[in-house]
Amino acid sequence: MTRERLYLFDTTLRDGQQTNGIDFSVDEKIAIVELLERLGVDYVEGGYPGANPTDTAFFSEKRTKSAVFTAFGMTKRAGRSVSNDPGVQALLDARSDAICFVAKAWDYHVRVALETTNEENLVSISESVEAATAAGREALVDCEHFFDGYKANRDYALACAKAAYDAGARWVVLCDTNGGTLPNEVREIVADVARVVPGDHLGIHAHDDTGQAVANSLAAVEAGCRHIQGTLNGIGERCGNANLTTLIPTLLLKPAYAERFETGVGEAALKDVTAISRAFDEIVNRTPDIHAPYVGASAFATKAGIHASALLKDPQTYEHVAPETVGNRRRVLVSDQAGKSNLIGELKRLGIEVDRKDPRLDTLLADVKEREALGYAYEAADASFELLARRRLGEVAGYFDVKSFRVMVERRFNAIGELVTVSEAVVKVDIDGETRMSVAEGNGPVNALDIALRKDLGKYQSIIDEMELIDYKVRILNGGTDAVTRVLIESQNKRTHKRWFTIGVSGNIVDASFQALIDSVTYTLLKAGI
Ligand SMILES: CC(=O)SCCNC(=O)CCNC(=O)[C@H](O)C(C)(C)COP(=O)(O)OP(=O)(O)OC[C@H]1O[C@@H](n2cnc3c(N)ncnc32)[C@H](O)[C@@H]1OP(=O)(O)O
Ligand SMILES: CC(=O)C(=O)O
Repeated sequence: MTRERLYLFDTTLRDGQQTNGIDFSVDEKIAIVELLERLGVDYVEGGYPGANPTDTAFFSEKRTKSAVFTAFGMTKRAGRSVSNDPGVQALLDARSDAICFVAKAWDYHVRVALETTNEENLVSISESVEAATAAGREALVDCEHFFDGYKANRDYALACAKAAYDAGARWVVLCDTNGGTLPNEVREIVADVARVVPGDHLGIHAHDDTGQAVANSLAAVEAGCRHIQGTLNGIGERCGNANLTTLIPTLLLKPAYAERFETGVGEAALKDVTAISRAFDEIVNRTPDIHAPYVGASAFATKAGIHASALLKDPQTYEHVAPETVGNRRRVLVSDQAGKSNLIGELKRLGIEVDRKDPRLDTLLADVKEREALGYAYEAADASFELLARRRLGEVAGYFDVKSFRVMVERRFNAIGELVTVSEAVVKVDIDGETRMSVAEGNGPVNALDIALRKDLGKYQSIIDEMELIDYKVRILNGGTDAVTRVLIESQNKRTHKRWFTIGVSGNIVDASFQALIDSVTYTLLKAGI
């Protein structure tokens, strides 16, 4: 059976740029275009030339190799000709393959926002599209507020869509601009529009204000749309747009879509989707959403013992698709919800084979549960878990022994009379029977301790110098005077960039931090193969 082609239109660089807190530079846009082309989207909407210097500069040259490079902007203003409209002229000057016009499709907006007549708005749509096609560009029209407009005045919304199509628009895109439409409404309305504009010219642009942007996009496809707009990781105005890193795997892996449709994204690119999603987060300096469908670090993480037990027998028991198909990986977490199967799964990943009947497994499981009851959270601290497990299996050497530490925090006037708070730490460590004492000052007590501990570790010093702390998180587990503090430290190897997490729990925040710190140093030595 031949499959119908679905066209993917990425608006990360345009609608995504309307996300609170996101502001791309030209270089960032260039890097993101590379990611999008790796993925294989059909269209890249690069921004709004004429709206700001960055976007104008970005459109000074064509930026895509294979995707249709698209410029976005308004239809001409009422009462002006196209040649007299600076906005439309900026679009025509842009080095793009296509122009996507945003056009009002709700009579209420025409009256209130544009302050013009319904007829004038139709003229703006037609003449803008005609100007783009006359200039040799592919024209698209984003019918803004289409669904709300349809509900208010069906005939006028349809007239806007038809005006765009009749003027030569390749795609007439139905936008759920305020994001309040539900999938059943999308299905009904798209089916009705498809009587006026053929489905292979219809697109969907869904916002996520009810958490339905992906569902609405799929509903639109079912009802006839063959063009879908979305963004990487679902960024976009307010709650975001349809998330392409969710939509693409769904379209390629779920039989209801995969058997009927094909896209420009191949199997190899699908395997790259997790890496692309995370690389994008790096560019925009966001922490990846670990719970994101398909691409999140927890998308294939199993915590419950009953699940882990079945998963180890056959992964399909608790996975809707295989993690490798989207370049993600299976994780079996170790926590107080775990059974022996979780331990075996995680140990296997660490390269440790232990027989299910090995009594050390029971000891380790009891240890984990006891320590979790005290406040440890091993699912978040992979390195501390590995150390605990290897210690129970007798695989961790006694590299060094901390005999004592002392931290002092003093508020005093410095030499030039300023009031300063100074932290000083002293750490005594035994290595091969020899005691070393280091003293250090730091920004705070934990920083001072870290510097003092790692100042002189004798024969291990060169290895320890490769390690650095990159994040430090504190959580108070219960309030009041008997509060317990949990500290999570993220560290990395400066040379290999490999990262790991360690944990410490104590009634004393400095003590909890020191435990996590010692685990991190010990883990560094373990991984160095010493
Ligand atoms: C639903 C969407 O996401 S649409 C995309 C929205 N994105 C953006 O707005 C980001 C970039 N925008 C901008 O930098 C600026 O708004 C600009 C450069 C486009 C325009 O700036 P200004 O000329 O100062 O206008 P301003 O932003 O205040 O108002 C928008 C104007 O466009 C008009 N307009 C809005 N939509 C359309 C349309 N589809 N067709 C024609 N005119 C339109 C409005 O009526 C308003 O006109 P007015 O100035 O006569 O009142
Ligand atoms: C065009 C657009 O971004 C919208 O209508 O939501």
